[in-house]
Amino acid sequence: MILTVTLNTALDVTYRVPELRPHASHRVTEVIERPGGKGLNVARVLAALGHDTVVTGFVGGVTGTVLRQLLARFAAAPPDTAGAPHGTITDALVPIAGTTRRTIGVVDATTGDTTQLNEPGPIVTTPEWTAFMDGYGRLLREASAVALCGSLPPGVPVGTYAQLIREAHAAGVPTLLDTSGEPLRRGIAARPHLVKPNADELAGLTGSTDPLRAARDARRRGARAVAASLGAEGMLAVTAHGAWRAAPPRRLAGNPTGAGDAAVAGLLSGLVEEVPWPDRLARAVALSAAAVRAPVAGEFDRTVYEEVLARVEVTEHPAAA
Ligand SMILES: O=P(O)(O)OC[C@H]1O[C@](O)(CO)[C@@H](O)[C@H]1O
Repeated sequence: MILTVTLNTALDVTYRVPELRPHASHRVTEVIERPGGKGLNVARVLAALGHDTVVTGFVGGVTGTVLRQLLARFAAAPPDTAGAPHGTITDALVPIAGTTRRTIGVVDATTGDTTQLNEPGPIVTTPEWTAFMDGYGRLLREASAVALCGSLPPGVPVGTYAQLIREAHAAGVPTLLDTSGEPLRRGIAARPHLVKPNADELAGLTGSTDPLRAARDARRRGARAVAASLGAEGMLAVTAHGAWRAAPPRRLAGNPTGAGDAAVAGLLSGLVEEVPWPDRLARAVALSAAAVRAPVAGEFDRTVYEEVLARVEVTEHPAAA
């Protein structure tokens, strides 16, 4: 199975409003709730691709209960699989006394733009952390890969992902890290197999706005491979075996929330299936584009995925880092 870690899970709420205006009062025309936080979205996409997944992290309070109920529902009947075989999603979330946060996406129906509001998340106590680490160690024994995704709840040390990466190394499990800021910087120094920053996160980490230069710098800092998302321009991968850029055939309009999570699912599935890097990157770009065409994070449009996958253009950079 593939393990995804979401320390700061979230009840994802998507509101649709006719037009989003500052200082105005809005009538919401549609409300969609999903079990969220990046690792849960990654797991839902992986399951739709046929992979068995286990999700862990923390969950608590009323929102945590709703999140778990939704997760069970989507695990039983995932959308967008259209008769395709789908993998299992096993809930190994650790209960806490605090309350799981909400993340609110407001979609402006006029422009199609999404405004995201992410709550900080609950406090995690020392006994709760110990329970998580015990479970993490056990889950690693069954995992073919682990994804460490999203922000940290308040008070959780910034070196936490580095610690989880070292544990996975000790268990012989490859790691993918998708976070930002100081947790990303510390995590990279622990030598994850792959990091998936976006261009802004890479620039924040390295000080360079040139994604190729920044990705090479991130490798020098410890990441064994870097797959950077470049928005509508696709993705860039810099690995020990070469560097590639993959671009979708056209710019797709829609809700970009969760596009990065779909890309992570594509990269992880490619890793465990040992797909060559150019095809792995093409899969990530196609899933990312197909996620933009889905109304909420954690889902993708299968027809768009197949159409884009057939037409992604992958080019190799002349010199590997
Ligand atoms: O942990 P954060 O960085 O706050 O990200 C969480 C959020 O990101 C998303 O996963 C989109 O990538 C949302 O579903 C939301 O839960």
